[in-house]
Amino acid sequence: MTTFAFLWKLTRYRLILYILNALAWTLIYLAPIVPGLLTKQFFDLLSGSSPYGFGVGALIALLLAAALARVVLIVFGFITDVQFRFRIGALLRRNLLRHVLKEPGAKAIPCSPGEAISSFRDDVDQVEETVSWSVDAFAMTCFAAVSCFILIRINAQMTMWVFLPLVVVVSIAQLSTAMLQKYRAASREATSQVTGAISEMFSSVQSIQVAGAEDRVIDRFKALNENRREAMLKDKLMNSMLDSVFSNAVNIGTGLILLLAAQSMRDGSFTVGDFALFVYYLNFVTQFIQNFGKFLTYFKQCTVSKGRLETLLQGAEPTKLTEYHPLYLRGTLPEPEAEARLTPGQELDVLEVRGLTYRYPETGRGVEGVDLTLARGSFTVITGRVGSGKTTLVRALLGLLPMQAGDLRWNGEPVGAPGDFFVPPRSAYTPQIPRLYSDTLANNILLGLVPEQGQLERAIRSAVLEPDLERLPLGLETVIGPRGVKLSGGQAQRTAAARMFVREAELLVFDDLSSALDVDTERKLWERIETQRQGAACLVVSHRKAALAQADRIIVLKNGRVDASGKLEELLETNEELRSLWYREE
Ligand SMILES: Nc1ncnc2c1ncn2[C@@H]1O[C@H](COP(=O)(O)OP(=O)(O)OP(=O)(O)O)[C@@H](O)[C@H]1O
Repeated sequence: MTTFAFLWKLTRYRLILYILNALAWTLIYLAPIVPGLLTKQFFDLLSGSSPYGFGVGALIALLLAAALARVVLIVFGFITDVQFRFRIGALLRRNLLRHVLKEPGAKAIPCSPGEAISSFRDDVDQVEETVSWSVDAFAMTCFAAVSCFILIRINAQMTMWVFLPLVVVVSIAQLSTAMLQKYRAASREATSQVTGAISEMFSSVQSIQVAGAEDRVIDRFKALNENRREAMLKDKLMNSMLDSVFSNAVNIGTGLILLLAAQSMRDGSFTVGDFALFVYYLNFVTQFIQNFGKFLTYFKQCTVSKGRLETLLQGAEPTKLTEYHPLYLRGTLPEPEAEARLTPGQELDVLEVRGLTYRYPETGRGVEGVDLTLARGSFTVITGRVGSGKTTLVRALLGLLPMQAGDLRWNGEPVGAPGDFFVPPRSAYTPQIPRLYSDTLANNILLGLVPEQGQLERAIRSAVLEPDLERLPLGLETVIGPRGVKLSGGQAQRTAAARMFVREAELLVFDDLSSALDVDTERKLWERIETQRQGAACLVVSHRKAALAQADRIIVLKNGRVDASGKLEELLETNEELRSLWYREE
């Protein structure tokens, strides 16, 4: 999709608002024509060469009325502009966010969260700005055409002499804004390196002291600052030069008119009013060239921003960005979909996985051709050495990574989109590194779920979290996470487990849940899960004895493939990989 097609599709989302906006701004830009003509009359009247019968008072009143009308138009123009911009920006952000949320969870964005946030903010702003400036570019062209027509009719030669050189000078200055942008980008980069270095220094004070690296760190900081000083100086110098060209262009033009008009004014063919009109329009024509150049620059920047937004789509159709959807800006919001209850027959009977394959494009590692069967009430442990593919297997199964090959069947029925299917109440998952939010413990567990009587308490007990609750200052209402009480690794894991249990799902998937637990707590946890899971199937990634001992079936992974599967006793006899894991722990 070309940038033009992209902008046009966005514009059509709210075409009427865009047309109103374009109308308002065309009138705003055309409005100075009137005071220009009135000023001409005013001076012609004073010098006695006006063919019209207006008095001075009437002209002043008309000038005031024209100014007032322009003010009203500007207010209207800003309202339409803000309303229009906000809607297309909101549509872009909505479409992008929806796409990110639909992508497999572990690969939702192809860059760091900071970069993605900057795209959501700055790239969308850039697109808004470009569409909004297209209105100005059109309106300013209308103004330039009308004013040139009037001036040429007064004195064609003078118009050419004054405006042509001016257009050339200002256009050249405008073109050099490309250079300004280069300097601007360099100065921003240098500034971000300095701030980055400050943040690194603050976060690693201890390492710097331990390594005795104070002097070297300060030297590096000085070098970065020097770099920034140079970049900023170039940026400021270029900026000031351009400013001075633009602000002096009008003065130089006025001087040119004075020089050229002297003779014609003496013989009366060029009136004082004509002079006033030329000077008046000069200002606006200079602004027109400046702003038109700005629009062209924005258009170029918009192409870059569009490219960055498309990168976030990770290969999906670029038209996804501009699809039309309601924004719900007024009135009541639609209710979010409630977590559906499973109807009889949808409950897990058996989940069959055949030939599951996912290899990371970056390393070519992952899992290949994995088969497994999870029956109702079963307890399956996936084990293997570090890097054997255990996490990749559960993530690909749950649709958090895009499966490259394989067949999943829930009670014999093929599973279409695993990412949408393996969610509560069908399935719940505790990742290896749980993510907690700065909120109360209760909200961290519930994540918006409205629990039935006793549901939260049951989940807390299953997760063996109740002894910790007693020690937290406000119990379930204690704020935890980055801005609250910091939980230990084991407490965080059990909070995440409670979050999973409270959803009372049919399939419970644990990725190394017990890795931060002491032996006693871990034993208690498996015991409670066993008594309280009410027929749910468990799929557990672990290499710990307590989990292996509980398993009905163990799947041993080696280099991304199933090395063996079976019961603990038989595997301890037949499988070398499991034996080494089991006895190593001992
Ligand atoms: N994001 C990634 N990009 C590229 N390669 C990856 C990525 N994540 C994991 N891998 C590679 O895929 C292989 C399997 O990794 P995985 O995390 O599934 O192993 P694991 O058995 O769960 O290990 P652990 O016991 O440490 O959790 C490893 O060789 C790893 O280096």
